[in-house]
Amino acid sequence: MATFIASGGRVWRKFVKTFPLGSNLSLKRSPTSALANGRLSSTSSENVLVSKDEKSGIATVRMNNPPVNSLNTALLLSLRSCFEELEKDKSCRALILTSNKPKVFCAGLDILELYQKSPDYVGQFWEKVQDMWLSLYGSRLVTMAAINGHSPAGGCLLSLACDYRIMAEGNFVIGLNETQLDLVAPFWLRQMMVDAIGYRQAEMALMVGALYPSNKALQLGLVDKLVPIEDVQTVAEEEVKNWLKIPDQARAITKMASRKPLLDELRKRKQEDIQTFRDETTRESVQLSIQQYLDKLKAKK
Ligand SMILES: CC/C=C\C/C=C\C/C=C\C=C\CC(=O)SCCNC(=O)CCNC(=O)[C@H](O)C(C)(C)COP(=O)(O)OP(=O)(O)OC[C@H]1O[C@@H](n2cnc3c(N)ncnc32)[C@H](O)[C@@H]1OP(=O)(O)O
Repeated sequence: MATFIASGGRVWRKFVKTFPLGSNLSLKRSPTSALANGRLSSTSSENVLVSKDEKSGIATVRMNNPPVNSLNTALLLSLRSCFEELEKDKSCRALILTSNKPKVFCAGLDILELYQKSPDYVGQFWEKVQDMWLSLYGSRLVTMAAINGHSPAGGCLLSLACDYRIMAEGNFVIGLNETQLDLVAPFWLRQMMVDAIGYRQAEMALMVGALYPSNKALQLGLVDKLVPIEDVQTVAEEEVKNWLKIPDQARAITKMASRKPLLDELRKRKQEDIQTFRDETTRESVQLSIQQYLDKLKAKK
């Protein structure tokens, strides 16, 4: 269903569309955004909320998968569908990725998707991670991560796939802590880390599964800007507008020129990557580590 809503001088396109596994993509107003002056409607089952300002062509994509936006199958499918819809939309020029729940941007992969599942299940799950990443990292749009909270592991993956990262100041962490779960970050994730912070720092960070507080992440270049949490969205919108002063075509071609080798490499090695993930994740010792990690998370309370 697609409707157009004119409000406050801007035209808002609103549609609710059902994606596989019952996840929804809806274009709607975001409650805190300066771009937002459309009508707000919401249902609790929607795991991705999207608002798009037709005039500027800036879309805000809010992950809405309580309690911590862990990337389960449904959220991965919704994110991918959403990125692909926006990619096809000729009037869309930029995408801001953020969390609908401040304080946690994304807790990474849903650990339960990796625990006590069949090799086929985890293989299919991993393919959804790959496909979501291919659509975000390979996007022609300006992509901005508005990291309004913790961003470990898969959260860091999402952030690294964007063109620019703005993070909330304070006691929030970001990084690739895979080794802490006895997992090994795949080559395309490791490469993004190297590209962001350089070989030596990435090598150390990946080996020890480091999670950095936001000020250290800024120092390393893992994020590009730190702002108070309440300003993350506004500053992201301002930053996007600066990027949009550059002609889209030249910017997008330049982006593709630098990202194509890694995109092509994963496309070529997709099945091998899935096989490795299946084998590694279902290994008994890894399952034990995942179980212990889950217990540790629960015991935190
Ligand atoms: C080819 C490659 C081959 C092999 C290699 C394989 C894999 C490597 C590639 C990629 C791997 C990616 C790995 C991941 O992304 S694994 C996920 C890692 N994530 C984390 O370590 C973060 C864990 N969570 C936290 O630290 C915290 O929850 C927080 C800081 C994000 C938020 O803290 P809060 O205090 O706000 O919330 P909590 O009380 O801790 O959590 C609430 C609730 O949610 C549950 N939960 C948290 N995170 C996850 C998660 N990632 N998955 C599932 N569930 C999660 C937590 O247990 C609580 O549940 P209950 O309320 O107790 O039921």
